[in-house]
Amino acid sequence: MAAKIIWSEIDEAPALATYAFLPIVRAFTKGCDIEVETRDISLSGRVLTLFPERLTEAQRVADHLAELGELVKNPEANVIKLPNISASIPQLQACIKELQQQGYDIPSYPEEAENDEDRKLQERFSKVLGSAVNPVLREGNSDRRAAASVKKFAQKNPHKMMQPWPPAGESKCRVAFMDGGDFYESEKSVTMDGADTVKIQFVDEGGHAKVLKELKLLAGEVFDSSTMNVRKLRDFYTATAAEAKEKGVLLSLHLKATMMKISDPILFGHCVSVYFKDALEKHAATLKEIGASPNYGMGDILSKLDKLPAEKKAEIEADINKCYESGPALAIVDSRKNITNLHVPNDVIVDASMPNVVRDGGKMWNLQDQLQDTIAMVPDRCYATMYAEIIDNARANGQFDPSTMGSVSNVGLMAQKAEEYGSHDKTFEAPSNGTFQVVNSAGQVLMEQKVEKGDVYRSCQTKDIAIKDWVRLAVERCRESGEPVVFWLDEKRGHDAQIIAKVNKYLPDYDTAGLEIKVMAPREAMTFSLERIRKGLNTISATGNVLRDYLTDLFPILELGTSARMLSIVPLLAGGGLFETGAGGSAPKHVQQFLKEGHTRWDSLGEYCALVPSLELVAKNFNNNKAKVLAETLDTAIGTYLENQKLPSRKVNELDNRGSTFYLTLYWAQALAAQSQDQDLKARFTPIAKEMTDNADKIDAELIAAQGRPIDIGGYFRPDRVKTEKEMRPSATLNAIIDNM
Ligand SMILES: NC(=O)C1=CN([C@@H]2O[C@H](COP(=O)(O)OP(=O)(O)OC[C@H]3O[C@@H](n4cnc5c(N)ncnc54)[C@H](OP(=O)(O)O)[C@@H]3O)[C@@H](O)[C@H]2O)C=CC1
Ligand SMILES: O=C(O)CCC(=O)C(=O)O
Ligand SMILES: [Mg+2]
Repeated sequence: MAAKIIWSEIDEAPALATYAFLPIVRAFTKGCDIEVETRDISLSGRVLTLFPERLTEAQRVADHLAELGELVKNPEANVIKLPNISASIPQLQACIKELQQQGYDIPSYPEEAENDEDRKLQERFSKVLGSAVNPVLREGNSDRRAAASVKKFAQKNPHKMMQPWPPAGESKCRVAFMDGGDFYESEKSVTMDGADTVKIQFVDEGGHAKVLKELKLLAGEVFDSSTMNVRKLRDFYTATAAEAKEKGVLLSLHLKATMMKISDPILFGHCVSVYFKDALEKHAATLKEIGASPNYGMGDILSKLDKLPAEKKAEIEADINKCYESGPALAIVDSRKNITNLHVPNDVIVDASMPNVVRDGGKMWNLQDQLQDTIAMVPDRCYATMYAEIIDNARANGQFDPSTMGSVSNVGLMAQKAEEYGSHDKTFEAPSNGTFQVVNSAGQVLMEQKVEKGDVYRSCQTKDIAIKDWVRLAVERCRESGEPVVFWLDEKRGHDAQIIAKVNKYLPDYDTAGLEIKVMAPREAMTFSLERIRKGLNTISATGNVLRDYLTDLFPILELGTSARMLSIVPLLAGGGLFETGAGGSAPKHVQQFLKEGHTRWDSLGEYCALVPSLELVAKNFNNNKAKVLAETLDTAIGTYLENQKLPSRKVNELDNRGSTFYLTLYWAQALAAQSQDQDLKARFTPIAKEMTDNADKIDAELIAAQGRPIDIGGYFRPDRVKTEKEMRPSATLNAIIDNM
């Protein structure tokens, strides 16, 4: 039986890169009993699956995400998962607009639900909002690290993006966080003795209870409840803004509005409404009329002003501008377009933005296009303190050195929508003052949270089987690497205290003799890891789902220049494998550059690296020796690719993604020709390697010649396949070799 590898079709830069690399993967695996199939999980594809009844037969798209969601629960799953857009509302609207222009009869997103029909539509769209793909596919925990060859390469060829930190103690950068009223302080957590159905209800001050959610919990499952007091949150924003103004530094806000799609847009909106308080309060009635909400960012408010008569618009704009003058300078995303940190909720995503603050010497960009010290607001203490620690460490000891620094790899607890990243359907904004309660089937109140109107309530679930597997994986990595493993858990946090008990319960199930295994609160774990990093020593972090996300961008960006170079393996609980490519996102800026000047700076190393364990899984599960040889030679090719420095350049008319992929292909063919484990493959690839080697200069030149002009691919969210393929495969010489294989 042929093995099947599923390659996910996604968005933006990695989607472009797929056009160049996938035909090569298909050609190389031909005749090896491996089928490579694609499934469309792009944002546009997911939007189209929502409205089959409004589309023609030819326009309809099958629900590939649902299909893959089932597949990952089966042992034969072998999925290569590239990063996709986790859409904010402005991104979703832009995607819908494009689809409408392309002739798809998709309804617009109703921002304000005025009737039941709107509410139904909103609910339908909510399936594709925010991080809607990863939680469905991640039926396993995560093992993210740099492959040994990649780390070695990074130390030998340190990336040049690190900016020095000012002399010890001189930087005014700091991480600001709340000192009370946050999720950290309020969190309560229970472990279920047995399976039960619980409900989350809200009881108002008059004693009226309303059930918001009913859930079936499993025995051993950890269930949490916590709240964010928005009055204290707003006080925190106000005080921190005043501090930034007084110190003359930038103010920045770091949240994860994509993955925390319900809570973080609200937290973001409060910041917008605090910063622009004078203008937004003065014009509250008008803004409400035109449907402008701070939760979508200042960009949305400004664009909605177009609905107003010119005079009114100008008046509100002038009042908004006064807020910039009286407030602290904001961190800027794009100075040419005056796009600040508060423009759209998904522009500054904490996992990618905070590492850049460390990398850039405690600074972010200001309106004058210069780097300037920033006060970085990460409101909730569950995760802020570890960022505070790395900032404090760099302020005191200077920048990290990628040529000598040790690594921090990660074993992340993420299976089955673990923790906060699965909490969207259990997150609520308090309708009035009152109490949220978690009540079991016997009517007993397990946990309760007193709240004020507008506070954000959140419950999280973590399944026992996921925790047990995570402990196993951490022990396994510890043994295989010989490096110490630190469980980043804080006994003072409700949830973490339950997890610590589980770690202590499950560790004795495994052979831990001679292994260094520690449990430390995030701040202390950071101190411990940084001390080792500066000595060139490696450490494994075993963390929950959020820290997994944060740390697997933070350390790779410092160590390797980008988290795209990470190996990201998800051994699925059912036995299959999900191989994520890199740990970063889909880099929208890269598409813009491609459209403007025909250069794609996306680095596909993550894709190359992910294909190795995917082929290894085929080899193991199907006893397929050819797959084993393909994996080994690809691994060798990646080594050569790094040694010869064939990574894409950031500048036009230099090697880009397409050229990089060509060189990887060349080295892979050469390695297949050079091996003698499989004579068929040797015979097949010897002439191919020769042809590619002989024509390498010509191919390289053809790929460079394709750059340096604007590109039209007929769409951003759903580009035209024929046009994109033509642009991403511009070398006739290379295409002839690949297509004849
Ligand atoms: N697994 C997933 O599905 C993930 C999806 N996302 C989604 O991706 C989008 C963008 O998120 P954002 O937080 O900006 O993160 P990105 O990781 O896309 O971007 C941060 C920066 O990292 C650099 N970078 C990332 N990947 C690569 C690569 N392969 N090659 C070269 N450089 C790279 C780029 O730097 P430079 O511009 O300097 O070249 C980029 O601007 C969002 O829609 C987000 O939801 C985000 C994280 C993971
Ligand atoms: O699903 C997402 O939106 C992002 C995922 C992510 O950032 C990660 O897993 O590192
Ligand atoms: Mg991430």
